[in-house]
Order: sequence, then C-alpha cells, then structure tokens
Amino acid sequence: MRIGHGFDVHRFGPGDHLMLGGVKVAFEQGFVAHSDGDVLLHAVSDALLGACALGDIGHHFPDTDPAWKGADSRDLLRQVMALVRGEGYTVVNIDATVMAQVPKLAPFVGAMREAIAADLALSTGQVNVKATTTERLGFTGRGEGIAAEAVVLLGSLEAPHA
Ligand SMILES: Nc1ccn([C@@H]2O[C@H](COP(=O)(O)O)[C@@H](O)[C@H]2O)c(=O)n1
Ligand SMILES: C[C@@]1(CO)OP(=O)(O)OP(=O)(O)OC[C@H]1O
Repeated sequence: MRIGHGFDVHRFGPGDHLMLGGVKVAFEQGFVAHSDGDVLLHAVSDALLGACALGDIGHHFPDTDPAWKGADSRDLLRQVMALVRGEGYTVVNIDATVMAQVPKLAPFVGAMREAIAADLALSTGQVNVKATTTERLGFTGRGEGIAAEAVVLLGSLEAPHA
C-alpha cells in the first residue's frame, strides 16, 4: 500500500465562475491559473503522484507549456490516474478538504465526489470531500483565494486491500 498527500492554492482573479472538484460553481470571481485552476483536482492529482513517488503536476504538466493553457483539470486527473495504474496501483480511498471562506460549497460536494469518482473509476464511497471556512483567518479567510488538501491510499491492482 502507498499513501500520498497533495496541497494546492489558487488566488481569485477576474471571472464569473470557479472550477472546483470538476464542478462549475458560479461566483463573482475566477481563479488565476494556467489551467482551469481547479485547486481541488490539483491537490488530488498531486496526492496520487506523491503516493507513487512520481513528483507533482507541475512536473508532468508544466505551466510554461502552452499545451496546458486553459486545460480541463479532469483531463489532467485522468492522465495522472493512468500513470498510477502504470505503476501497478489502484485507489483504495481519497479524503480531501477545501479551505474556502466563500463560496458556500456544501451544495456542490456531492457532484464533486461523483466527478472525481468517475474520473478515477471509483465508487463515490471511496471519495470524500469536505469544506471549511478557516474562520476568516489567513488568505483563504480574507477571501483572496482557495486552498485544498488531499490524502490518498493506494493498493496494488492485484490485491487492493492487502
Ligand atoms: N466554503 C465553505 C466552507 C464551509 N462549508 C460548510 O460549512 C460548515 C462549517 O464550516 P467551518 O468553517 O465551521 O468548518 C462545514 O460543514 C462545511 O461543510 C461550506 O459549505 N462551504
Ligand atoms: C495545472 C498546471 C498546468 O500547467 O497549472 P496551474 O493551473 O497554474 O496550476 P498549478 O497548481 O499552479 O500548477 C500545476 C500546473 O501543472
């Protein structure tokens, strides 16, 4: 078995929606990013890569490469999962936390879990997403951006729970 951890931050900038966990969330700002800025999927992707000692998404999809300009982070996540399978692993479970003072995310959490589960060929019971405000403290609390953290547990493709 292998464990992995991911963390990512994106600041708010001009825009009218956020992509979070593969879900479009209407908002008065967007994310500043090379890709669609989906900070939750980036944290999950980094956790998967971390569990396999394969570096991070900045290594695999550099923000200097025009190929990833405006990229759909669900595409990046699926590519990361292909790398994980190539190493002989599958996901046992994922737990993620989004730190966001705004917007209110509880109504979107179910759809985020479904999107992540679909991209990784998991059941929704293997994917948990949580949100917390950080109580108006720090950059997230001031509403300057959003942070996300994820941990994943991988098992071997032959015997996932061994
Ligand atoms: N952006 C957010 C942040 C939090 N929630 C939900 O509100 C509840 C209370 O949050 P705390 O900051 O006190 O941890 C919690 O259950 C979160 O799910 C949210 O929907 N959107
Ligand atoms: C996702 C990538 C793709 O170029 O760019 P960003 O959307 O800027 O996201 P970040 O987490 O800052 O860096 C990882 C990059 O690989």
